[in-house]
Amino acid sequence: MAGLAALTSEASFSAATTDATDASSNPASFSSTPPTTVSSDSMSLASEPDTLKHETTITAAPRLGAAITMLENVESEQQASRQQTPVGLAIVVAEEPLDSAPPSATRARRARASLPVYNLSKLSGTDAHGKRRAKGDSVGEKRRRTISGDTLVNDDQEGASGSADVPTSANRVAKDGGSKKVKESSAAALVARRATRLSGAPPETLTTKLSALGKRGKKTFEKSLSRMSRELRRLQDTNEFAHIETRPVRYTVWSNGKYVDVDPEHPEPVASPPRKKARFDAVSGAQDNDNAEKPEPEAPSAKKRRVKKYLEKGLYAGQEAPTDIAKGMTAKEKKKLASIPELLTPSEPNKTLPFPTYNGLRLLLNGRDFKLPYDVCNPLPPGQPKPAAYRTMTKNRFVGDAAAYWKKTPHFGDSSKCVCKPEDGCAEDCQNRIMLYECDETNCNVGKAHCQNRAFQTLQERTKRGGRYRVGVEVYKTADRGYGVRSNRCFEPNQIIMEYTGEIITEEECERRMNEVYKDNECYYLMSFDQNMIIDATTGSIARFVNHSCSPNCRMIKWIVSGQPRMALFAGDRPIMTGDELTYDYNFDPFSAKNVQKCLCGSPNCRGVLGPKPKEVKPPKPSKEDGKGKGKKGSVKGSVKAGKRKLKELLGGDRDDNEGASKKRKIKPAMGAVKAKPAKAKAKTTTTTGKARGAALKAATKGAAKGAATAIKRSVSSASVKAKTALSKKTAAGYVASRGLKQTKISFKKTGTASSSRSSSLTIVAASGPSKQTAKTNASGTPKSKAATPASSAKSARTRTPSRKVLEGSSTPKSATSPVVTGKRKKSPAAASAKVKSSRARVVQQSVYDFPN
Ligand SMILES: C[S@@+](CC[C@H](N)C(=O)[O-])C[C@H]1O[C@@H](n2cnc3c(N)ncnc32)[C@H](O)[C@@H]1O
Repeated sequence: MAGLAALTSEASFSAATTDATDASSNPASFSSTPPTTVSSDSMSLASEPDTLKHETTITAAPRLGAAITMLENVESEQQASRQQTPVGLAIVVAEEPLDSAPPSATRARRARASLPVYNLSKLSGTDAHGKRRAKGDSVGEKRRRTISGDTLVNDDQEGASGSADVPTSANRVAKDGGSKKVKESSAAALVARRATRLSGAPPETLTTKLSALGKRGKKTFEKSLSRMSRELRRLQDTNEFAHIETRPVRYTVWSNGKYVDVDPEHPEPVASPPRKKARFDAVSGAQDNDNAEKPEPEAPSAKKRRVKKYLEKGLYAGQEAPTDIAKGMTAKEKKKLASIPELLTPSEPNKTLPFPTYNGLRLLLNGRDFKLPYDVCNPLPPGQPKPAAYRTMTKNRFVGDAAAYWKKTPHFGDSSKCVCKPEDGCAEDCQNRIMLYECDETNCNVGKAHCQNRAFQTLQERTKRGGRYRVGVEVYKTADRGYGVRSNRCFEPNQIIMEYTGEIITEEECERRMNEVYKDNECYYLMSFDQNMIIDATTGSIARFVNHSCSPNCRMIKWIVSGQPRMALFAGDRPIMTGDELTYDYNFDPFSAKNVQKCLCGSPNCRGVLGPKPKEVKPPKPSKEDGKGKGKKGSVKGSVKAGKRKLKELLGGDRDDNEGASKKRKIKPAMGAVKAKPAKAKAKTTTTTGKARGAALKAATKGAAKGAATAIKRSVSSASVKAKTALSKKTAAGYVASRGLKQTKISFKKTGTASSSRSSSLTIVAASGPSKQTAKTNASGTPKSKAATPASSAKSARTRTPSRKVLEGSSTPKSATSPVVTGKRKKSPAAASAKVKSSRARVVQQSVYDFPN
């Protein structure tokens, strides 16, 4: 604008002076530097005769508006000849209706302000450097054009009409003499030429956008243009810059199972390029049949729909039915097959889905219920109510004298090796397993890779990383028994589930805690453990929440792991499915009917109370008259005698078993008289029969005598201790029932992983109170001693303090409850059973009386 003002004043000045042609008369020309101002530029332009003429005309023009028009025409012509022209200028010139433009000074100044100063590239000679290309767009061609409606049309179309012939906007302005016409023609050109989108709506061009702008908007636009980088300015008249799509639009449609390009102008799908092979065939064919007669091109036949193929027969289709279907069967199977004629003579062999190698027949004969595999994982929904926070402990911790106490026990540090072979894999015959010793590096003969007797290690590995499935159990709220534990996964029979951990304390400490610390507690989590010690799981693992059931699915068993006693919950003989509540038999033995708790396990054979199992009735012993028919038993008896002799030798002569054992153990003497039970202890010792003893003796002969001897010694000592403890109960005035090794027994029976039972001795004590049920449980793995029978318990309880209740029970593995023939048991089974029944009945009767509603 200032330039325009300068120009007009300059023109006036030129007009005023008569020597207007004299360049030297221009004050700006005094400077030796090239002129850079508009005025100087105007002066330089004025050096050309035509321009001068124009300027003279301008000067003479009566109206300023007319003068501006003229100037703009000149500018337009100059722009057409320049390579780099500020775009805004041309737009302003083209769009501004000159007729209607008021001849205001502002308007004129603005027009002048956008005047170019110099065409630097021309002056510097770089304009001849050739065309630039940007993304295939010929920039050079268009660089001369200004942005107007014309420049924003399709290149191709423009090219077709001849770019040279296309008039620039400036020219048109000059020719038409008015922007109105230019606008019209631009609009017409837009409608006529632009067909970029199928929508038909002409894209909004820069020109139309700008024309819609007000004064201020245009100013802003011009400003932003001036700020634009030079590179961008060079590209600004390209289609790409204006976002104009010049390539034809193609649509892709899903047709006949694949995407096909569709040309909007030719709606038929564009034929995809022929496949490589087809092309190759076509080429080779063409070469071969070069001279041959060209066949008529076949009309493209409609594509055939592929027909899906289905298997008509099973995986084992084609197998011939065996001529003799009973071939390979055992005699028993054959017999059974004979009894099912429909299986024997199948009417027609099933050829559609025959059983794999006809094994189905066997399945049919033997029969098997459908079972899901154990590893089917179906985690339970989260958000189970959890018990109030309590301190957990994943490892046992000896407290006080307990550690020293344990170290005194004979099995501490016992590291005799098993005699298994790798192919045996420490299975059920493994000495360690039989004695409930876990194998480790020190006592295993086969090594970790083959050993199967490492339950606690497996458990540790499984639960190390955490996670619901790996841990496999969760505490949940039962409907009527407080909290309980249920499985979060499936467990195989006899698989280890979780460890019962807590603080291992002595009896004295237990008593102190009950009197001082837990006296107001509703539930105590105390389990009789080993060597008169107790696991207090008040701080411990969640195994403490496992409830009692008269038909339990688990067992609580104590093992010696790396020389330490550890208690764990194992699955029973049946698999455990996800969501099953885990239970074991507390086997409470109530010392007082008042203390009996009602059992809510809900099993069909529920005993009604958290009381002890009824004593199992042993099968009658074969009488001596039946001696002829002794068979195996006779030989077993003989071997027992031989074993006993051997044992005595190993133990060191003719010394009394119990005496020797008790001396060796050096355990804390149980309270009360111990004398009365040697007979029973001996009887227990005689249970070390059959296979295990054989194994022990075998081991002895093989050089592993130490381990076997230890095992047998332990059984003897435990039996003696049991006797002692049983007796001690009678005299114990307190509430702690018999504990410790009372329940420890070794039953050398081949019954799988839990064949032997160093079963737990459980003591769960509930504080007594006016309204609270309290209970103390002692679970043991062996048949009760006389003192532990319900009847005797009830009897003895009468002498006890009424404020405490003591229950004794056992979580004995099934095998552990196998009959132990004692010298005392001479009653007939019926009589024995009657006695058990009557004693139970008494307990139940009394306890019903005591149950709160
Ligand atoms: C070691 S706790 C078991 C966890 C307990 N349910 C809890 O919420 O903390 C033993 C106590 O649970 C209850 N209990 C366990 N099994 C039971 C059963 N079958 N019937 C009734 N009560 C049972 C008894 O109150 C028992 O004294």
